[in-house]
Amino acid sequence: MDEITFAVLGTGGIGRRALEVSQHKDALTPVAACDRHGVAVDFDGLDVDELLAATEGNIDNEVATDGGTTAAEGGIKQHGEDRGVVASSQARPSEDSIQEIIDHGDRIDAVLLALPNYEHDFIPRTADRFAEGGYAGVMIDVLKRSRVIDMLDDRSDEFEESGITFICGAGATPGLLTGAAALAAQSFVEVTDVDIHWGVGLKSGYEDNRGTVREDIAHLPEYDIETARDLSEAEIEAIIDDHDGVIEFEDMEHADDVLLERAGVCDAEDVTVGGILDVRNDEKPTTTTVRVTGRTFDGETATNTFQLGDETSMEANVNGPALGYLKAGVRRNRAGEYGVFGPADLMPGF
Ligand SMILES: NC(=O)c1ccc[n+]([C@@H]2O[C@H](COP(=O)([O-])OP(=O)(O)OC[C@H]3O[C@@H](n4cnc5c(N)ncnc54)[C@H](O)[C@@H]3O)[C@@H](O)[C@H]2O)c1
Repeated sequence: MDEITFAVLGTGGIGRRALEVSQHKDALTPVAACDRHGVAVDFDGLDVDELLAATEGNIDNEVATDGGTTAAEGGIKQHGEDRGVVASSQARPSEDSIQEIIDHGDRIDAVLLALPNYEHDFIPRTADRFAEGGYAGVMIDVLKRSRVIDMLDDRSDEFEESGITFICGAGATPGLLTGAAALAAQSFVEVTDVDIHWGVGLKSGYEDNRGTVREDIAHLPEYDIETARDLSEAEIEAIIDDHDGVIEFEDMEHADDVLLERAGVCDAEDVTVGGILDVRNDEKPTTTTVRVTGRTFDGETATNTFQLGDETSMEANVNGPALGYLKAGVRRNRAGEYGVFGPADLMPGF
């Protein structure tokens, strides 16, 4: 495959690791990366080691999107004077780092959106900005919420006209596990039930992934993204203490459901997603498992099961698939296929 230039929007817990994992994939050259306060652009390829070293313990994950900062404090693990990507010698401060990347869009094959989801329409609005800015390439996100998929689908015509191939929900869940479910479903002529149950142990990764933990708390019945966004760090610590560091989630609004439905695998209501997050141990509290139950053409009922190795980290399971799907998206884009695709659309179909 020809070389692919790509940008990462959001160098928080996920985006930093995406840059690192890209070093292990063929033909990927990171040329731009930004967070809320800075941007680095180099078409010879970013020096990922320098950027990671400069942002180690220095992530800019202020609780904000483009709608301003919330009541909660942020800037976790700040060591130096410069917070986030501006601490890198390759970066400079920016009032609107996303616009700077849009302005270089003609030289960028793919854009990975590792942005927060504190406002449901933040990622769709960011996509609008790329389309309006004349971008024609791949955009890929790792968002979790089902309702955002519809917002992206509503933009399908706009993306097709612009020459954008948008891959949505392409992290771990949704993403890797959605694709696995679509593959496991191929044994069946009718899929009756998809059950996704994940386990994440986040002790050493906790500081870097506070953004994800906050968004996960929004999935607890007593919270939503607005209330979770406004929690102070102390309130989050108190919630974690109340759960003795182990938080269980049931019936999560994860987009695996709509992504499997739009790929014709099963009805969204037949998909359930739950999981266990342990922020005090690195060992997974449970093995991440996808169970797909269905009926075969010759009348048998069975469950196909897919499991992740317990040693694989959340960062590995989000970023490996995200970059793999990014490359699949570039193949589609170069073949002239535009619009909105989910991870299950890029697997064998029905
Ligand atoms: N699908 C999955 O399996 C999966 C797993 C984990 C995380 N996620 C998702 O990944 C996303 C990122 O998570 P994270 O832990 O890296 O969050 P984070 O808070 O650590 O990082 C977000 C980054 O976005 C940047 N940002 C925010 N607003 C911006 C703006 N207007 N312009 C430029 N940059 C901006 C921040 O500065 C920060 O660098 C979240 O939405 C999370 O839900 C998905």
